Amino acid sequence: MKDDFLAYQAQTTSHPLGLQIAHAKGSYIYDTNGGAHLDFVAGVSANSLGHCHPKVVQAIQEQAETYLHVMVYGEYVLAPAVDLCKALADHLPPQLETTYLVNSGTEAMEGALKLARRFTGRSEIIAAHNAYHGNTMGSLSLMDYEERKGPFRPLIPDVRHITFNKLEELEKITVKTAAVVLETIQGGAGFILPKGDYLQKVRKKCNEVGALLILDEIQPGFGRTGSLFAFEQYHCVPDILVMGKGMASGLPIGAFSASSKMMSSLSEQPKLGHITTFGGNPVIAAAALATLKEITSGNLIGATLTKEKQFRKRLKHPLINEIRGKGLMLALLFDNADTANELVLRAAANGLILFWLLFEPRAVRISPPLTISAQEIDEGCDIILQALNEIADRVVN
Ligand SMILES: Cc1ncc(COP(=O)(O)O)c(C=O)c1O
Repeated sequence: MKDDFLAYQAQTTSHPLGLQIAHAKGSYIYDTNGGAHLDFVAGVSANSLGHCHPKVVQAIQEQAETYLHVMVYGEYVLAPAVDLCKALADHLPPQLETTYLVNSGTEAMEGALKLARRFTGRSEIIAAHNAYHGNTMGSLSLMDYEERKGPFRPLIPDVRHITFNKLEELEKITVKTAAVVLETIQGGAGFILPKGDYLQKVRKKCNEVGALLILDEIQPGFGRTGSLFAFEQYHCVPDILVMGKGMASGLPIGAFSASSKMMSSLSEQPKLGHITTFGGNPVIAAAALATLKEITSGNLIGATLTKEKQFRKRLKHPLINEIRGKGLMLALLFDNADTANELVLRAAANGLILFWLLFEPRAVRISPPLTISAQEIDEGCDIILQALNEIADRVVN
């Protein structure tokens, strides 16, 4: 039975790294053989405060001893969820004052899509080529990779695509458009930043035609790129903000925020326009609140830019063509996928966890916990440079 299960797990990823995890703390994951692995991936940006951050663990423990789950369709006031939503509102612009808590990023995107349709009465959604918004039917419909979508058709209709950063294509946004959905910084596509005032131009076009702008900050959100949310740096406030991943430092959560006027359209007749049993779960909300307080109280957010500089300074190697991204959402770009693959595997063998990007096979992701130290960055960079030297030697010989 155990072996069958392991075989099944391995089948679900094309690159099983084969680690059996014993425990994890801070920036390290420990295997069952006692090996320590420096984590430059942070559960694909989910462990924002590293593994088992004491404040997060304490919040979970305290809430777990108080109550776990009661009723959640608005019957009772659940303080952890209310406190979390209030704290988020304190950090968000007034247009995003109301937050709906769900269980994952893709579920938050589903809620955002439903909200956009309900509020505008329109059905067309415009998404970007190479975008990733999750794997449930609505989120999958936004993707433009036929090989990934085809087997699951029919998906939701009226989805059209634009190329991220191409101003000419904004004319596809019309009075038929319910919403434009973009990642503020494209993740799976290779950590592509918005150019110049691109997002502001999208915002303007949406305003002109009455379409909503949904920004997916599931990856860059919660302090990873030098501000609590990346949209702040691009001076473009969305109508609906979609969050997840790093929000609860490693526990399953998602959320979408909008104005209370817009959000209330979800509870117009017929009522219960969007419901979830576990969304707003007290234990997870307590972990998210502890995470938000920790991220926003010290200098963790500002430090991401100092840490980015350290990575850029250290990671100079002839095989690295480019370092893309911002803060602690960085991607190393190589000439080919073989180099990227080999780097991930060689680094893993030497105690450093790196990972691939979904739609850019030539890239390797670096998205460590925000709490990573300068010494840990140096340690990981040494392993990367050593692995790249070995790869370069092998190629030459
Ligand atoms: C930008 C973006 N949107 C949505 C998702 C989906 O989130 P989840 O896996 O929590 O459903 C992800 C996950 O990788 C993501 O990176």
